[in-house]
Amino acid sequence: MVHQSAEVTNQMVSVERVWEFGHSIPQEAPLFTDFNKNLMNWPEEPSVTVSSVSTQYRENLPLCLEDVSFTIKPGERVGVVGRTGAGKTSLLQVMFHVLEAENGSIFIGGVDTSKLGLHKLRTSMAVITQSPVLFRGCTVRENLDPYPQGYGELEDKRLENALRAVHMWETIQNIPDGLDGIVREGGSNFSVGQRQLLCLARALLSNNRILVLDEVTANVDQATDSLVQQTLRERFNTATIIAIAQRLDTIIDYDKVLVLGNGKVLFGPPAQLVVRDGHFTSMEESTGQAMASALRQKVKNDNRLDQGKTD
Ligand SMILES: Nc1ncnc2c1ncn2[C@@H]1O[C@H](COP(=O)(O)OP(=O)(O)OP(=O)(O)O)[C@@H](O)[C@H]1O
Repeated sequence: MVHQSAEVTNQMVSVERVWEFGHSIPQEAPLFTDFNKNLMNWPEEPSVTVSSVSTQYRENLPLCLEDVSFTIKPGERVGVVGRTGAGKTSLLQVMFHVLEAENGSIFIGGVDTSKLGLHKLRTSMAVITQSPVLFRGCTVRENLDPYPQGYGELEDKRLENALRAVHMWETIQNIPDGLDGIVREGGSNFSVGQRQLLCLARALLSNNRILVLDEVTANVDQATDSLVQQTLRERFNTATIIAIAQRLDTIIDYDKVLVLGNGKVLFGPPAQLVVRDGHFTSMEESTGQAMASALRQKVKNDNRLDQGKTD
C-alpha cells in the first residue's frame, strides 16, 4: 500500500504538468473565428499594410521590431534586407501571428489580421522558411500537395509541372519510386537547397496570392537561384512576393526594397536606396544612380566569387 501510494503521488506530478500545459500556458489566437465565414476568396487584392508595429520576444527583451510601417501594393515584389539580427524573420513571424504584435496592426487585403482565425490566415499565404519543412513518412507526392485537387494522371501532371518549374523533376525521377518515394525524417534524404525547392513547388501548387520567402535560395548555387527567380517572375506574376534576401542580385529588379535595421525600416524602390560601407543607410532620389551602380558592382563581384575567379 505504501509503495502504491508513493507511486500515485509521483504520477500526480505528471497529471499536474499536463493540466498546466492545458490551462496556464498562453495560447495562440483561435484557429477559426466567425469572421472567417465572410472571407471565402480573401485576399482578392493581395495588399499588405503594416502600421506602427512594435514587438519583442519576451517582456524583458529589447524590441525586435520598433514602430515598423510600410504598405505593399497588390502584385508588388518586395525584397527585405538587413544585417543579421535586424528583425527580418521576426517581421515574417508577426505577419503569420507566430509572434504577436504588441502595438500596431497588420492589414492584408484590407482585413485586420488580428480578427482572422489562424487557419485562414496561414493557409492564405504561402511561406518558405530558412529551415524548410518536409513531412517524414509521407511520400514526395503527399508532401507537395497534401490536399490533391484531382487524382491519377491529371494530378501527376500538375505535380510534374510544379517540379519542372523549380528544376527538381529530374532529381525526383532519380529517387526510388519517384513521386511515391518516401521522405525521411525532416527531409534528410534531400539537401537543404533541394528541400527549399520542393517547398517552392508546394507553394506553386497552393496558388496563393501572397508568397513569403525567407532566404529561399541561400542554399542553392547562383545558376539555380537565377532559374528560381525566373520561375517566380513567370509563375507568380500577379502574386505579392515578400522575399528576405542575402544576395542583392536576387532583389535588384524587385519593385521595392525594405531595409530593416535595429528594428526600424527604410522602404522604397531599389534605385532610391543608398549604400554606405556596404550597408543601406538612407533613401535619396538624387543618389539613386549611385545606388544602382553600387548594386551592379556588388552583383558583378558576387558573380566573380561564385565563378571562383579572384580578380
Ligand atoms: N526566439 C527568440 N527569442 C528571443 N529573441 C529572439 C528570438 N528570435 C530572434 N530573437 C532576437 O530578435 C532579433 C531579430 O531576430 P531575427 O531572427 O528577426 O533577425 P534576422 O534579421 O532574421 O536575422 P538573420 O539574417 O540572421 O536571419 C535579434 O536580436 C534576435 O536576437
